[in-house]
Amino acid sequence: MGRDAGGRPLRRREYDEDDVRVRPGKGSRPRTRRRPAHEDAVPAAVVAVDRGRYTCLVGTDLTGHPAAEPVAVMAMRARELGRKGIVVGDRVGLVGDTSGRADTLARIVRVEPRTSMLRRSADDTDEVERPIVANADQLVIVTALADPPPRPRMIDRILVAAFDADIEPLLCLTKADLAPPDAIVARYEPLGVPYLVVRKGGDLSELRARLDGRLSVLVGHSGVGKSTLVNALVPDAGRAVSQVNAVTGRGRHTSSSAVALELPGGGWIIDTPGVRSFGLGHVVIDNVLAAFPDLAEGTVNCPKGCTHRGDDCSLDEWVAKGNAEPVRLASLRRLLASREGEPDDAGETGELPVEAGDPT
Ligand SMILES: Nc1nc2c(ncn2[C@@H]2O[C@H](COP(=O)(O)OP(=O)(O)OP(=O)(O)O)[C@@H](O)[C@H]2O)c(=O)[nH]1
Ligand SMILES: [Zn+2]
Repeated sequence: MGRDAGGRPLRRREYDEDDVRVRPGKGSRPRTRRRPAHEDAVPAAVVAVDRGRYTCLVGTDLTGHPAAEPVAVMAMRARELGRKGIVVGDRVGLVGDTSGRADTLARIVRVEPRTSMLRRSADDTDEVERPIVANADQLVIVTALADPPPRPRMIDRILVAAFDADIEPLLCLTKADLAPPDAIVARYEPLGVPYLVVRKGGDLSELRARLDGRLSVLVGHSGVGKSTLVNALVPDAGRAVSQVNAVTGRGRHTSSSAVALELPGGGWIIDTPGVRSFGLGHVVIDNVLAAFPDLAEGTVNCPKGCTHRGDDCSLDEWVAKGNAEPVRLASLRRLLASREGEPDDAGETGELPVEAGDPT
């Protein structure tokens, strides 16, 4: 568990372990003479990715408010980048034609060090991580209060991904006109997860304040009202996305790619239409546990190497004594079981038994 393709254990803040691998070479020439760095490379930020083509904005690093309208430039990766992945949010260096004129193509020759990397795996048993978004400093978990009902186990999962990526979570509860937020707030407020409640056509000033000046990535299941939110936050979101499409020249925007959009008041959001699941096979168990702070503390008396699933796990007693809610332990154990390859097919009712802590 929790090792990368090279067999090294994964750790937080190891954002660049997929860095350019230096080819062994034939030994004919000493590696003292380095390829000159592209000192003339133009700084840009990746705002969309579509089948090997990167839409980059010159004139912004996706923080703050750009002085002038950024220029969208289509780029491909330079061969010298090797296998290094480039994702939305990456800050890059461009060479070649960076005019942004139609039918021009620049080259990405450099990817700047990342401050964070949100990742997931295809499923929980897959340890190969897939980078989703770079450099985000906030992960907005968009959850409807009803229609569809909240899925706390999914929220727990995304909280693990946020912790592992070192990105601050924000629970954004939508459709407040349909159901009260009390149950879900009661579950996450004690954990210190920041949250806010919104509704269609309602006041978004609190959310705007939270997004101001930051690079936030929005995740959420289909139907939770994420598009409604994005359109309210970025009034010309549709136009911005179609501009990206115009640059790619590929007609349509693939729904699987994330897109970075600037907020009128400052700050950027990255919408992730394709992120429907959050495999956590790449996350080391300590980071899974750390995202369950109410339970992590209760593992100190566990036997060495405890899987936290067996009879000898001290978490049962921890919960029985009223230190944490049974639903939380159930959620953790389902997640751990899924990582061991057990099917997670029991579904999720969406019910939130707030007073579930009836310890026996
Ligand atoms: N009652 C109510 N309905 C809402 C609210 N926000 C969004 N909706 C509705 O919920 C439905 C889904 O909203 P979308 O914004 O398309 O949801 P989404 O999360 O983007 O879903 P996908 O487009 O499938 O990814 C639409 O019919 C919206 O009109 C809200 O606050 N209250
Ligand atoms: Zn244990």
